[in-house]
This record gives sequence, C-alpha cells and structure tokens, in this order.
Amino acid sequence: MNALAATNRNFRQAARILGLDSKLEKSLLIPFREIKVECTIPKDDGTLVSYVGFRVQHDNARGPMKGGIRYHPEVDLDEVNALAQLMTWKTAVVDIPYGGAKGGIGCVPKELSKSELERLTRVFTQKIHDLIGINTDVPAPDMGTNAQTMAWILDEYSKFHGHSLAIVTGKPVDLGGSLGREAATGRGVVYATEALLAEHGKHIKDMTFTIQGFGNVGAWAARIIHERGGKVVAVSDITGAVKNQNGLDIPALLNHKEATGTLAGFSGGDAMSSDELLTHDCDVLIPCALGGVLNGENADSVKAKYIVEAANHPTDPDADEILSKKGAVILPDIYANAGGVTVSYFEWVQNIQGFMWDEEHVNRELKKYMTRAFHNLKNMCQSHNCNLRMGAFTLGVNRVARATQLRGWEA
Ligand SMILES: NC(=O)C1=CN([C@@H]2O[C@H](COP(=O)(O)OP(=O)(O)OC[C@H]3O[C@@H](n4cnc5c(N)ncnc54)[C@H](OP(=O)(O)O)[C@@H]3O)[C@@H](O)[C@H]2O)C=CC1
Ligand SMILES: O=C(O)CCC(=O)C(=O)O
Repeated sequence: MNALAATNRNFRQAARILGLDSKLEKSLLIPFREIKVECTIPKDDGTLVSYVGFRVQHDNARGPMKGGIRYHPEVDLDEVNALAQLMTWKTAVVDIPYGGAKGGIGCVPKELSKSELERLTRVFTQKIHDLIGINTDVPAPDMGTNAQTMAWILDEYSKFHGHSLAIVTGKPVDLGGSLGREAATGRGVVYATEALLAEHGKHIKDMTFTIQGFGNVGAWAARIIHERGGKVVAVSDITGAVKNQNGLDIPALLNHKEATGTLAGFSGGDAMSSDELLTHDCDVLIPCALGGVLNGENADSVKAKYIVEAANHPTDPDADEILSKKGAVILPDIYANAGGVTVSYFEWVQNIQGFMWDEEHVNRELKKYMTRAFHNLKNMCQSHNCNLRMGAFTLGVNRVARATQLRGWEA
C-alpha cells in the first residue's frame, strides 16, 4: 500500500470514529489544489535537463497551507499528496493556525552542483510563485532541502511580489529565519519522546536509542538525546550504519559526518547494514529518513518497544498491525515530528511582527505546544478507546472538520 492509500485509510478510520458525515469526509479528503510543473535548467556543462516539480495544497480551513519541499528521486504526485494531507492533520494536532501542503521535485540533490540546485529552485519558484503566498501557502525545508534552498525561494519570490520574509520558513537566521528552527524537528521529537516515556514511568537517560537517518532531524535528535544522557547505540545514513552498544560518542560522530560527509569509517563503532539497523536491539527506534521503512517484511523482527516517527509515514499499515500485536508503542508522525512546523509557525509570526524571539523563548514555547498536544491526543485515545495514531488522527481531523463546518463549507 503506498503512502497515499495508507494515509487515506487512516483518515477514513478517524472519520468513522468521529462519525463524520460522508459528504464532509469526502470534501476533507480531496486536495484543494494539485500543481505539477516542468522545471528545465541548464546544467553546468550547458546541456538542458528537465525535472518535474509538485506542490499539493491539501486544506486551508484552519489557515494558510503549510509544508515542506522535498528534493528526492522518489518524489511523485501520490507521495506529495499523502505528505500534504499529513500536514493538514499535523498542524491541527499541535493547534497552530495553518492548513496543510507539501511540495517536491523528483531529483537526486547530491548529484547536482550548488549552482544547479539554485537554478532548479529558482525555476520551480517562478512556476509556482502566483499560487503560494504569506497568507495562502508557506513552504519550508524537508528531505534534501535546507535553509539555503529557502533563501533562494525567498529571493526569487520577492522579485515578483516585493520583499517577502514570511513567504518561507526554515530560512537562514541571517535572512529572517528563527533561532531554534534548524534544531526544532529533532528537539520536538525529543520533547515528544519525553512525554511518551513519562507516561510509562521512564526517562531518556535510562534508555537505548537507534536512529535511522543522520540529516537535519536525525542528527539533532541524536545530539539532544545524547545531551540528556540517553544512549544512542546505532545510527545510519544512506551509506550504511554504525553501532556501539556502550553508546556512540555523538559529538565525535557529528564531527566525522561533517568532515567526511558520511558515517562510514567512524572509528568509535562497528559498521552494520542499513537494514539491520531497524531491527537492532534497543528500547526506542527513531526513523528519521524515508517513508515505508517499517513494513510487513521487517516489522516482526523489530525489537524496540517504542517507535517514535520522526520521519513522515515511516510505518506502513502492515507494520502498524504487526507492531501493535507485539505490544510496541508507536508515537505517530503527525504528532512526533510536529516540532518543525511549530517553530516554522513561530518564524512566520516573528516575520509578520518584525520582532525576533530569543532561542530560549522559542524552545520554551515549542515544549509547551508539544506537551499540550500530547495530553490532547492522549485524551482522544481515552475517549475513543484507540491507539496513539488514531488518537492523533481523530484530534487533527476533528479540528479541521469543525473549522470547515464553522465556515459553512459543508457540501
Ligand atoms: N526537516 C524538517 O523540519 C522535517 C522533516 N521531517 C521528516 O523527517 C525525515 C528526514 O528529514 P530531514 O532530516 O529534513 O532530511 P535530510 O535530507 O536532512 O536527511 C535525511 C537523512 O536520511 C538519510 N537517508 C536517506 N536515505 C536513507 C536510507 N535508505 N537509509 C538510511 N538513511 C537514509 C540521509 O543520508 P545521507 O546523510 O547520507 O544523505 C540523511 O542522513 C523526512 O521523512 C522528513 O519528511 C518531518 C518534519 C519536519
Ligand atoms: O516547517 C514546515 O512548515 C513544514 C515541515 C514539514 O514539511 C513537515 O512537518 O513534514
């Protein structure tokens, strides 16, 4: 089952639990707008190459649509649709005044030079600039994109619409970005993990962690867990994995990755295959890379008791079922990784106010939003007798449904 079919299925189950009217259910499922554009750029050697870019705007009942832009070879319309829909429920789960959107370009960013990436980003922005906006749709980084990508979008968009700081979030701090946004998704994952573990009478410092992906989200999550005394026993990137049952020296690993661009060759641990990482012995598994990595083939071998979904849609429905039968506890993506979009909201607010918050204030507010959302989602689990994923879906879907009804948008 692909990401869109799985997301639709979770939404329909939540709609049933909430007893939503079938017309409202249908209208919440259909995306507001799907954009598909051709982006042709000259490569550095002068040859022309074309890429396909997408932006799916899923729902705007609760506010401007919000979501990242992904550069990855597997990006297609279905995947972007699923991710856009997840953004709608995610912004509602943490109760920030946004709808959901997502974008992407099917490309291999590591095979493009910096100037090719800049041209591609600028052409994509030229193709979508009149369909995004500070009060309509605000992009941000996702896999394969970063603060520099957002700076190019801001600059290109501003050529058409005048200086527009709030058109993207996750920008460089020197160009109106928020302090704390770069770390926010990983930090939010840690706050979410703390809230979950506290429910079970446990603490990060007594637990072992395995982390798939060592990019923005994975590296920040690892760093903060390590700072809090948690033992990170294995991590992976696209080249493979490294393990150490006594706990990896995360600052040394960050330096190694920064210096060499890879985890391979790190002397403070033993190499392991990426596939083995997911079934490695640990208390908490945190997928921070691609979707669908936990599936019917490997779920039964997963040893972690807690799975914290820092990636979007890392667990397919087969794995969901197998893991819950085994007694694993899954903290779902639309809550667990919502720290990024929450601090994106703080960035947008700061840009609109023309006033910058200090980092302590950002982190304090982030903790407040993540902790409150956890309690709200637990309440949904109790009142509907459902697991954490359905607790999060019912919480998010219910808020969007209410906003839709209040606006009088019901069919
Ligand atoms: N950035 C954000 O604010 C948010 C991101 N997310 C989600 O978190 C996930 C990660 O995003 P982000 O950290 O931004 O992305 P990045 O591009 O910064 O990092 C992705 C990481 O995944 C690794 N990776 C890619 N393929 C594999 C693989 N097959 N096996 C193991 N590792 C792999 C990459 O390896 P290498 O380093 O070798 O390239 C890299 O370390 C995505 O699902 C994204 O949607 C969710 C909310 C917000
Ligand atoms: O920060 C944002 O606006 C969106 C981040 C994102 O794409 C996500 O949460 O999946």
